[in-house]
Parts: sequence; structure tokens; C-alpha cells
Amino acid sequence: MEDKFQSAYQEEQERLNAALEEIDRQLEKLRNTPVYTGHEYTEQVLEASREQRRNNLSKLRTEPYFGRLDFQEGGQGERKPLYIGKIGADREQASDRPLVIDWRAPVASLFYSFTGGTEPASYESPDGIVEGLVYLKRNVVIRKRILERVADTYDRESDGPAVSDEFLVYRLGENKDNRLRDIVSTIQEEQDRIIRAAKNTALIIQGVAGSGKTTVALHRLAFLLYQYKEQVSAERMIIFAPNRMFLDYISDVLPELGVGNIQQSTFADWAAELLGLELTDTGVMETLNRWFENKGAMPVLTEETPERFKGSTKLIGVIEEAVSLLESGAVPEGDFSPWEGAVLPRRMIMRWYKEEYAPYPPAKRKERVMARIHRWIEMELKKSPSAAALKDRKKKGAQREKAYAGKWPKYDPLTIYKQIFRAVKPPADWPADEPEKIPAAVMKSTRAQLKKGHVLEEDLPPLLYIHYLLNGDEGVQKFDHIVIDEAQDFSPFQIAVLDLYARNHSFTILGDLSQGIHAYKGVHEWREMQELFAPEHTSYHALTRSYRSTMEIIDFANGILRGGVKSDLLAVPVFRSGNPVRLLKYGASRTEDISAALAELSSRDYRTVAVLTRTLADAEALFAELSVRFEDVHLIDGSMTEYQGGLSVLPLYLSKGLEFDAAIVADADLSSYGEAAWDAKLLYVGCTRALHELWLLHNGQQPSYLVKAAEESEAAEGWQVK
Ligand SMILES: Nc1ncnc2c1ncn2[C@@H]1O[C@H](COP(=O)(O)OP(=O)(O)OP(=O)(O)O)[C@@H](O)[C@H]1O
Repeated sequence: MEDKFQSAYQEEQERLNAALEEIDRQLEKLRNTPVYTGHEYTEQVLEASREQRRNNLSKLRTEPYFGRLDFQEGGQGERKPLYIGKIGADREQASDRPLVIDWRAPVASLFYSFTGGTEPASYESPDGIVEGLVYLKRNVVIRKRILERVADTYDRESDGPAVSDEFLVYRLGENKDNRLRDIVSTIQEEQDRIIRAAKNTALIIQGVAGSGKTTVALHRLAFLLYQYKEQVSAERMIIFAPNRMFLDYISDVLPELGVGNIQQSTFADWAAELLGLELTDTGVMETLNRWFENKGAMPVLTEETPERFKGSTKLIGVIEEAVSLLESGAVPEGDFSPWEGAVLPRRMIMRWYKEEYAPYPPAKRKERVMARIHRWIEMELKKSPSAAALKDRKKKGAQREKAYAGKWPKYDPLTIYKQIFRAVKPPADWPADEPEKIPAAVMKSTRAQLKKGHVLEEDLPPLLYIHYLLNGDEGVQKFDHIVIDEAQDFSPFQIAVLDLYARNHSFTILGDLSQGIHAYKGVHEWREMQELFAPEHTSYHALTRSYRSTMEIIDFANGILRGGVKSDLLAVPVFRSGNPVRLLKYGASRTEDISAALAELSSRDYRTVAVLTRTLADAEALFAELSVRFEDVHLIDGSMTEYQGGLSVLPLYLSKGLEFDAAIVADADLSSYGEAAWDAKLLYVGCTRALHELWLLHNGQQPSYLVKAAEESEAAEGWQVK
């Protein structure tokens, strides 16, 4: 065994030397080629390609590849070793094998999709299905040109029939800093299928916590840019994430994959910009306070809860009716007369409005008709008998034109929205019974909030829809692909509105219903989103394996899912074992104990340790106490745009999407978490943030599902640490 390993290492070292030599040589040659700065188009194109190669080779020279796959096409003839890296590179001399194959290339898919066995494997090339035999799948770790590790995950000539997880487990065991990383060397088969799925569908992915949803979505973007280079561009792709700090947390992955310029935003920021609205944080904080800061006093959630109702597509009909009422009564009563003696009959204006400009959406129709009237005035002015009359008519005409424009409806989404909710007076011809289509409680609370000048997050989809009905999509950029992370917190209306701005329903929608702690606004079943698309435009995938946490943590979290959330979307762990989950009962002082736990865990070799509390108020109070004892502890309060790593204190609901080497859940007891499914979901989110170590501190009175989860997963009790 040792010998085999030695010879594999030796072989890879020789191969690496040769590859680096060739990369250096190619790079040297390119660097010695003078840069073309002239105006000749063909030369400019050639220069751009040289520049691209210079960049690629500069990256390749430190880490040329990470994997090797020996494949025998057709099951006979030569066994070719294929080296797979983050970027592809050709050899200097023409050859049937590139120097490095891009991980996104069709043949490289075998490296991910092959799960072992002796049967032929296949991949889809542009010329059709290619079949053959896989002989070897090898992971090669190269850092800064040094060969650090060689690990065979499949060898046809050895006894193991399946691809082993050993290298994956080694990778997962590493500690994490403050950024999410790429996983190109260890993408798993179920993830690869999603990454390489065809572009023009709305993929809906239910994935358990830690199943790699965020990571997979980012790799999928890199894949789409490679596979559909002629059809898509990075600037026309967008990632929606829950907050700006999360965007910062994921911001390294795409550059690592050689992808830049993809738009990243929160839905609220994107919508506010499109609508030209200034959103205050007051509304967001009010919502969070209402749902998260009142321990045990969670408002009752029904289909008529304002956030849920406004997020459903039930408002669509009401909005369409309102806009159509405005549209049909838009042309002001009476003929238009710019000055005495000149009359443009309403009949004529109606003809322009109803016939000539009918294809345009209302706001554009109004613009066009008014422009036409303006042109008509200019023609009429030419008939003026004298210079004095011209001057007088010009003045009068301008005044009356302005007054006439003012008689048209105000095509402003917020005004129309306010009219629908009767926060301002609607036009006289609107039917009096219209408000009955909206539940009274929603009507009342929305009216009150709009009167205070607050636009909440849940108002954005209806506002955007009104905007779209008024203006269409002219002048607005449509997206080639939209990624929605933490999609369980998105409402169906948000997705429906985004679909208006997506080409070919090209979406990757990822989430986890078990983490649906924003259930007051999000979906309760994926069906709610699937129904927005025609069956041929959508497909559903499930990711069940969890890569983030140790088996012990996953077993414990599964216990919370079973007993508390009452969900059967359980996670399947990768066989990576660590310390048992630890439950610690407070002694004389809660703060002392939390402090001692933090001191113990941060003294170990962990880079990120978090203390998770139930509310922001708890986090702030605890932070005040801990910051006296720990120099470099940070408070995460939702207003941050950057995630710093290290030691953090944060409310559990803000930890979604993040991960920490070790997590301490403070007050994991009935003082903070009840028996309801929603409380269990919060704890599930918190517990699944931990990679290696999870401690729960409590007062001895715990919800029954926690007690049961601890028993079933053989969690440890007490302070005998290590
Ligand atoms: N194939 C893989 N190889 C190595 N690491 C992986 C793999 N898949 C996922 N991971 C790691 O697992 C962790 C979880 O990934 P990610 O945050 O993308 O999951 P998620 O499903 O979005 O999680 P959550 O819903 O809990 O926020 C990350 O550290 C990621 O690097």
C-alpha cells in the first residue's frame, strides 16, 4: 500500500514538474509578445485572446489542476489520464488531450458523476453520448506549485468498487475562515446534476442544511457562463441573497472560479432601485421585531396575515383591475383647446389612445398621446396670424397643455397602491365594494402603515407588478439567469414578479423548508412556487446529504427535525465523526458559563466560533458582557455589510446561511424556545451552523424535542470537555 502510494506520489510529482514547465514556457512566450495597442480589429481580437491566456496561465502556474481521471474511450485502446482544473489550457504542440481540462467541460463531468463500479460510464458531448471505462479517479492537492497530497478515490485495479469519501472527509474536516469557498475538487454527483442542468428551466431545489445549496448555485453560474457563452453574460445574471453581509460572505467563490461581474443584491435593494423608492430600515426592523424579538408571543400565522396575503398572488387580480380601471378612464373628459379658436376633439385623442397607441402599456400610452398633442399644438401655432399672436398662443398653449396632462391619472405605482388600500382617495369611478377583495385586517394594517409613509418588504412585489403593468419591460434589463438563495423566505408573488424580468424562466431557486423561520412571508410548500411555472418550464430536485457538520451534529439536528419541526426532510451525513454535541446546564452564573464555553472553544484550533441567542436584544446584552472579557468578539446585528469571522455573537435568525467551526447556542431552554414547530425550526437553523462542535447551554428546562434529540443522538452532558 505504502509503495503504491509512494509511486503515485512520484508519478504525480513528475507530471506536475512537466506541466509547470510547460505553463511557465507558454507564459514566458506570451509575456515576450509585444502588446498590440493599434486600431486593427483582427489584431485587437488576437490581443484580447492573448490577454485572456496570460491571465489564465498566471492562475494556472500556482495551482494547475486538482484532479485526474483515467478514461478509456469506447472501452478499448489507450487509457488517457485527463487532468482537470479550474481553468482549461491547451498544450503548445497540438495533441488530442489538453494540458488541463476545464472542470465544466463535458468530459470533466465524469470526474463528478462517476460513482464507482466496473460498468462503463458515459458523458454527454456535443457530438452525442460518449461511453468508456473509468480506471482511476484521483484528487491532487497542489498549493503554490507544491504537490501536497495525492488521494485515489477510485481505482479500478484495486478492491474497492465505489468511489470513496476519504478525500471529501479530509476536505470537510478543514476549519473555515470568514468566507465560503469553491468546491470544484469535491463536487458530489447529486450536486453536479444541478450544476449542469439545462439553462431554460426554473430549477427548484430543496436541500437540507449544509447540503451545499449556496455553493452549488454559484458553481452553476460558472457552468452556465461556460456552457452557454454565446447566449448569456455575467452582467445579465443576478444572485438574490437574504442580506448584504451574506453577499459579502459568498463574495470570494465566483472570483475563485474565474467569474466576475455577476450582479448580487437583496430583493429589497433591487426592487427599490427599479421603483425609484427609498426604503427605510424602519419597516424591516419592525417586521423582525414583531416576529423574532417577542419570546413566546409569536403572532398567529394565517393566510390572512398581511405578509403572507400580500406575498400570495391573490393581489394580482385586484391590481390588474385597478390598473385597467385607470386605463379605461384615462383620457380626460372634454375636448382639448390650447387657446380660443383651436380645438382638438376628444374623439381624436381617444382614437390615438385606443387605436394607434393601444399596444403600449398605460404610462407609455399617456406619454405618446401627450407627445402627439404637443406636436399638434406646434402645427397649430404655425397658423398664427402675427408674431404677437404666436407669442400669446405659445404661452397659453404651454399652460393648457400642462393642465391637461395633470388631468390624466397619476401613473405612479405607490399612488395606485395607496389608492387600492384607500390610504389616499381613489378615483371616483372605482367600485365601492372593491376593498372587500382584500381581508379587512390586511386592508387596515397596510393602510395605517402606508399613511405613516412606510413601505415594507412585502409591499415590493405588488408595487413592482403595478410598475410592470404601467411601463412594461421596455428599457429594463432582463436577466439571463436568476439565482434565489434562501428561497423558502421568498413569497410566490416575489418569484412571479421576478419571472417578468427573467429570460426563458431561467432560475435556480434554492432553499430548505425546515429552515423556514420567516414562514409568515415565505412558502410553506415548494408547490406554491412550482405552480407559477408551466410544468415543462420547471423541475424539482432534492439534496439530502449534508456536508457541513459532523455526523454527531447532524444526528442531533435530525432529532430536532423529527420531534420539533415534525418534518421528514432529514439530512444524511457524510461519514465524518467528531465530538459529541454537548449540553451544559448553567451553574451560578449564565454569563460566566457562556464565557467559559467561548473561552474553551476559542482556545482550540477553530477559526470561527459563534454564540447564538434567541433575540437581538439578548445578543446585544451578551455582547456587552463578553466584549469586556474577549478582545476580538463581534456583534452581528443585521446592519452589517461585512462578515468578519473570528468570535461572533448574533441572534439565531441572522445566522442563516453562515457557518462556524464551533457554535454555542445560549439559552437552549424553555425561557427562549417553546414546543412549537417554529421554535424548533429556529433551533434547527442554529444547530446546523456548526461544522465541528456544537454546545447548547440551558437552565435545565428544555423543550421536549431537544431532550429527545439529545438522548437519541447520545449527546454529552456536563463540562468534562475534550
Ligand atoms: N461537495 C462538497 N465538497 C466539499 N465541501 C462541500 C461540498 N458541498 C458542500 N460543502 C461545504 O458544506 C458547507 C455548506 O455549504 P452551503 O453553505 O453551500 O450549504 P447550504 O445548503 O447553502 O446550507 P444552509 O442551508 O445550511 O445555509 C460549506 O462549507 C461548503 O463548502
